[in-house]
Formats: sequence, structure tokens, C-alpha cells
Amino acid sequence: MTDPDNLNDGGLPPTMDISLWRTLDASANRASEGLRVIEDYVRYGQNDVFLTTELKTLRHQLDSTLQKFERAPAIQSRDTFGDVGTSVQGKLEQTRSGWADLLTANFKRLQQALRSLEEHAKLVDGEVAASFERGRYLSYSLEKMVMTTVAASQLFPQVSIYVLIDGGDDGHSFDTFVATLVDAEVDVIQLRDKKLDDRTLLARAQSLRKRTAGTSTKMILNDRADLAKVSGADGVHVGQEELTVSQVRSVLGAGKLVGVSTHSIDQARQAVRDGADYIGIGPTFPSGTKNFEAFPGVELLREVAGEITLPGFAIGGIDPSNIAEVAAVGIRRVAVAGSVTTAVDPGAVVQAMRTCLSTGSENS
Ligand SMILES: Cc1ncc(COP(=O)(O)OP(=O)(O)O)c(N)n1
Ligand SMILES: Cc1nc(C(=O)O)sc1CCOP(=O)(O)O
Ligand SMILES: [Mg+2]
Repeated sequence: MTDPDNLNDGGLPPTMDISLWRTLDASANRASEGLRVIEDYVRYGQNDVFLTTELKTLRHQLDSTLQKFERAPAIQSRDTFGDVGTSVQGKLEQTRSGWADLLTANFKRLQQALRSLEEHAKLVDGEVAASFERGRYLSYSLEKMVMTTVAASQLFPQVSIYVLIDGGDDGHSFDTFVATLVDAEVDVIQLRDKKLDDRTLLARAQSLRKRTAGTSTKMILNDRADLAKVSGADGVHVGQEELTVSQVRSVLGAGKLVGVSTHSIDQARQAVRDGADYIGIGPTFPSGTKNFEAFPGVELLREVAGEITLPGFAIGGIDPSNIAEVAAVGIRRVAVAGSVTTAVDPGAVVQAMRTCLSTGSENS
């Protein structure tokens, strides 16, 4: 494939003429440039080590496929000033309405260029065309990860308090407790009750929906996509053995939140790949709410904080006495149950934890 003249032998490509070289050259440049813009944002704008690494994988894959084409004839065929397309430029190409618009435009540029490379490579070598196709598929997954991370980072405040509650003794006391948490401006309330029958659980979810509607407090249901859908919850939280992110989304529809529990750095990375909106990271400390045999502890929090910018909530035994250890490793979002639900003054505990997270160490 490196000799354009030979390509015309044996009836392989119909033409490896100058127009084909020009197309390959232009599309290769477009793909690399689009990818670089996205990588720069993720690297310098987001400081996201994991996404930067994932994007690098595509860049290397693209580079090694492009190496199958000789560079010299591609560059020789270049005729930037004779390219009719350079003078046909829409006004929209000169402005971007924000980061999301900028990223979307560059993912589109990348994908269109990869498609063009793929189609034109079919005239030359099917295997090379297939390699561009694989790159295009990879770019779709990367777009999902990057766009979800960027949107989710804006959705949850940098300092967030997430409270898990059960259904309580009765509907009235449940509603009163929820009102206390909403007044304390907790950022998320998760209804997690493994004992209630479905109808009672749904009634609690509906009551939670009523109290949180129109407030800054988001409502999440633990495990149950079906009840989340019926009650109009903002989202669902799932564990490693429950429905997958895409399965939950297929039940809830677009625009809802899906959180995933993670207990290792690999699970956290996979949750980003799967397009989760946030992750729970734990267990951090021994918990009175749930029994665990192993504790990844603050070391896992540190690892996640060091490479992932998708919102991550530290969970497991967190209370005002140990929350500084969480903040110290760079996590400023926490999910708590017992320390708030058993407190004499839940609002004061929420406030104490918020203060500690706000004044904690840098880079959450
Ligand atoms: C915010 C948050 N993080 C982790 C969990 C735990 O979910 P899971 O592992 O599915 O365990 P159960 O809660 O279902 O017992 C969570 N609920 N919320
Ligand atoms: C339900 C749950 N999941 C965890 C995990 O690590 O996945 S820790 C946990 C219990 C959270 O309650 P508390 O704040 O009372 O410890
Ligand atoms: Mg679960």
C-alpha cells in the first residue's frame, strides 16, 4: 500500500491517484486534530488522568493505522490553497457556545474523518478500513465517557452531602425526616430499604418525590429502576451485581442519573466506561448500616481522586469524627447513612460535615 503505482497493479484499488491521497491526508489530519482538541480539554481543563489515558489509546491506534500509508505522497498531494473547502466555511465553525459544544463539534469532526478514512481505505485495503472502523467505534465510547463526565461534574456541587435513608417507622415520620434533610440542603437523598414491600416502598418514594420536587435535593432510589420510573425519581443507584448502567437507562429513559458502587480502582474505571453519572467509593470505614469483610479504605479514595473526575462519593462509616481523613485524600463528596439518620440533630451533623469538606484539602 505504500507505493501508489503498485496499487494500480493487479486491479487492487481502482485508483490510488492524487485525489485519494488528498482525501486520506486531509481526513488523517482532521481526525488527529479533533482528537487533540478533546485530549487537551480533558488533560488541561479537567485534569482527568483516566480519560486522558483512554484518549491516548485511540490516538496510538490511529497513528499505527495511519503509518500503513506512506507520508510523502500524502503530503505531496496536499494543496491547501487549492482546496475548495477552505473557503466554504459556515459562521458556526468560528464560535462555540461552551465546552460541551466544543467537545461535541470535535468528536463529530473526529468521527466524520474516521468514516471517510474507513470508506476510502476500502478502495485500498480491507484490513486497514476495518482498523479505522474500530477507531470510530472507540471514539463513540470515548464520547459517551467524556460528555457524561463533563456534564456530571457540573451536576453535583464540588462539596456534596448525599444521605441514604430507609423507609422509617411510618409514612409521617419518614416525611418529617425527609423535610429535615431538605431543609439542611443535602444534595442527594437515596431511599434504600431492603425490607419494605413494594407498595409501601413506592409510597415512600412518592412522598420523597413530593418533598424534594422543586428543591436542590436530588432523589435517588437504591436498586429499583422500576420504582424509580413510577415515582419520577431523579435516578437509581446500582451495585456491582445489579442492573448495568445501560439496563437502568433503558428502563428510566434519557436524562436520569445512574450511580454505581465501586470497591476497587478497576471498578471505578469501568463505571466511567459504562457511562455512570457518579460513583460510590467504599467501604471507607466500618459501617453500622452494612457489614463488609474488606475495606479498601482511604487508599482507594486517594487512587480514585488521583485519576478520575467523574463525581465520586466516599461511603462507609463516615461521620464528623473521620471525615477529615476523606477530605485529606482529595474527596469532597460523601454518602452517609448512620451518622445522619441516628443523629439527635441531623441538620447539625450535615452542616459539620459540609464545613469540614469545604475547608479540607485541595483537588476534589
Ligand atoms: C452512594 C452509594 N454508594 C454505594 C452504595 C452501595 O450499593 P450496593 O453495593 O448496591 O449495595 P446496597 O446499597 O444495594 O446494599 C449505595 N447504596 N449508595
Ligand atoms: C450501603 C453501603 N454501601 C457501601 C459501599 O461501600 O458500597 S457502605 C454502605 C453503608 C453506608 O452507611 P453508613 O454511612 O451508615 O456506613
Ligand atoms: Mg444495590
